[in-house]
Amino acid sequence: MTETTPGRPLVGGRPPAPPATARTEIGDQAAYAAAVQTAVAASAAYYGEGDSPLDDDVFDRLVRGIAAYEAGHPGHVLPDSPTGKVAGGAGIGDVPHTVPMLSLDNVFSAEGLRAWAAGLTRRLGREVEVWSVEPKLDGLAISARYSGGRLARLVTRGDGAAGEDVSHGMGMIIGLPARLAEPVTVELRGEVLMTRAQFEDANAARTAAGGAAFANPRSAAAGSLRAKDRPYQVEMTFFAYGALPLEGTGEDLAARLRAMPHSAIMEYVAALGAHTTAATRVPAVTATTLERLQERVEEIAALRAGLDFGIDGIVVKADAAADQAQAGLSSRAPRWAVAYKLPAVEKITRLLAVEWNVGRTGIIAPRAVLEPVEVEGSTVTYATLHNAADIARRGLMLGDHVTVYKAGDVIPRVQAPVAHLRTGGERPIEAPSACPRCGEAIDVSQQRWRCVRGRACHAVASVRYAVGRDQLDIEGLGEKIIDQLVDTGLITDFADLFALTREQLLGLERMGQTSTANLLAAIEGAKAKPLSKVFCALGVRGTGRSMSRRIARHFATMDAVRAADAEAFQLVEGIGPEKAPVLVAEIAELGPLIAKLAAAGVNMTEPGAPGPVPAGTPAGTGTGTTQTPVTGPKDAGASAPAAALPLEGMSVVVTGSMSGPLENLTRNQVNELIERAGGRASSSVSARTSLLVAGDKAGSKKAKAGKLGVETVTPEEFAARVADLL
Ligand SMILES: NC(=O)c1ccc[n+]([C@@H]2O[C@H](COP(=O)([O-])OP(=O)(O)OC[C@H]3O[C@@H](n4cnc5c(N)ncnc54)[C@H](O)[C@@H]3O)[C@@H](O)[C@H]2O)c1
Ligand SMILES: [Zn+2]
Repeated sequence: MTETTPGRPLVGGRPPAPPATARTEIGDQAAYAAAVQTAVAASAAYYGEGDSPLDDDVFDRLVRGIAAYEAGHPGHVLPDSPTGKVAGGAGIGDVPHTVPMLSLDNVFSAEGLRAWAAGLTRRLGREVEVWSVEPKLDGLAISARYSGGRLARLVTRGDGAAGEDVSHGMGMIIGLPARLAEPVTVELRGEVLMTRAQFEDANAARTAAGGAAFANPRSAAAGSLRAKDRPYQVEMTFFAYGALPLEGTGEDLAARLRAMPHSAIMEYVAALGAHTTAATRVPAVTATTLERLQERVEEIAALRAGLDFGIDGIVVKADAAADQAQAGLSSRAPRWAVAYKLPAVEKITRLLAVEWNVGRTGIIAPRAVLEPVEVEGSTVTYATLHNAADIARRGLMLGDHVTVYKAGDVIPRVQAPVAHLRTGGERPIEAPSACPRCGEAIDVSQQRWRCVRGRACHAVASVRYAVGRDQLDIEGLGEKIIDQLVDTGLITDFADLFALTREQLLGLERMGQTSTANLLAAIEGAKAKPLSKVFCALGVRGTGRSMSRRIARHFATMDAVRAADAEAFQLVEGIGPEKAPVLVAEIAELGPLIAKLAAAGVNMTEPGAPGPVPAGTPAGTGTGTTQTPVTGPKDAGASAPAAALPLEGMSVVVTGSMSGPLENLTRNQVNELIERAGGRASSSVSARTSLLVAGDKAGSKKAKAGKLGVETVTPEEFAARVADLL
């Protein structure tokens, strides 16, 4: 079978991955019959135990292929074809629904959405005045029947006409209260899903009990809800997306539910005490124009990667009850709603090997080597596996089929094995018994394993990092030279660089008089770097460029940094109770290196920083700190001069090319400038952004800032505001 891929662009600025219109090419009746059989079996597994062998992308391509073949051969459509049926005809159950529980038709682009809306307008003979736009939650549909305000019965969607009774699931589902706020008889409809944390917990409990892990949160929710007896507890989450009258519902309420717009029903449901998307980062909103509708679709798509639950699209509904009633239902889906599908973010591929790499701090981290697979437009070959315990918890084996997704849109992660695809040929993943780099012992006392030699194990990596552009920025100190310096024992850490002599450098390969002189000058120059850079060069785990700047600005001197305890660190923006003690321990461990740097004459202060608060001055420390929001700018109250800074407390985003006084600054330098001016540099525009600096060729960020009403200035205007700090 081959793939056809019509060149149809997807909106939202993402590369189509693959295009939602790609389909499996079916050549003849035999291939068609086989495809139908495969799709029906996959659907049965998907809606049953939640263990389909196909990922959604492959399944959807297959069904599109089946539909295309049927369109060309209308006389040969098989009765069990999945097309045109709820759950592909695979749903089961014997509890009849009050009103059918249907699928949703799909669109894949702005154009498709417009065409669908135009079709609905034609059918109604009038424009839809209000649309409701909400996330399409990726779990399974449930009907929750309440009698006199008490949860009485849970029923799955099944084949749309009747579903399975899963009332045994009551009590495991957050957001579906046992009692509503009013003693009403009503049916709530919504999605049961697992948040990422619930999924991790469920899989950990399952593998600990000797079971095989679930492949993804959706199948975990489906499988867990249907399982009647289980030796462990799992937790799921409910989000309502509808309410309707039941037999026994009071006349009054029934009439109201039939007359209220969808958005008002959702408010009522939330008031009754059930979860709705209103409490999430992607709440349902109403829109009165197609432009706003499309814009909201894109907003939700952009927030998707940061959500702690899965969504696979956006649902658009005509809001008014009259519109819904008049549009009616087809046998498979309502005509007044549509799903704007987003590209699949999860793929199935194979785990070929696990590599154990030593990082610059001596951490030994496993990395999955995968059979290359396309995820959201890029090919993924490696994925993060946090640590050995993580591998065990997920129950992964070499050769496993695994589900892979991108976290936060960038780092690919291995989620879970697809246990039912095991052939018996899978092998356990062996953890190393000695450091794979130096052969020394491994400290396994923490979750993240570490070579007992710590940073010294991979000195080359830590020195390379320390001399990088955003740290000490020592030009002329390339990888080959660092390798030689470490190999010959001339340096064991980057502080040793400052003790290097002319003769030592001349003795290295490819080092002449000039390059040696230049390198020595660069090393000398690095001594004057501000504390923020020197601190960053230490490579303290969890502190990159901007965190190092914040720490340097807050404490002003290395002595103050070294004297700080966990509580003191929490006064720095972005450092919470978990990170603070780790920093304290790391900095203590780095004590000898810091002392060596200081002895070499390296600068240990941050120019222009307000300076540490003198001992004995309360200045927001002590019990009062709990009132400071974790994300708020904490330096604000620490000292008087800080309050006078031009960007104090502001979140600033920079986009486009810089001009005027900022022309020659790198983006990192502009960000430093923002932070020196008391602001916080951020890379994306949101409602919390205070200022956008938009240069030439500014694109989507400027448009977004315009929509959100964020103040926007040119680089020149910005330079004028921070002129004193330039
Ligand atoms: N991998 C496989 O083998 C396999 C098999 C069958 C189906 N599938 C996947 O399932 C999808 C089709 O399944 P479907 O028919 O269950 O769902 P659908 O895509 O047709 O959408 C309908 C469902 O969306 C859900 N939903 C989520 N948020 C909603 C909201 N805000 N308002 C209303 N409904 C909301 C409801 O549960 C509803 O039943 C396809 O994308 C397909 O890839 C995969
Ligand atoms: Zn080692």
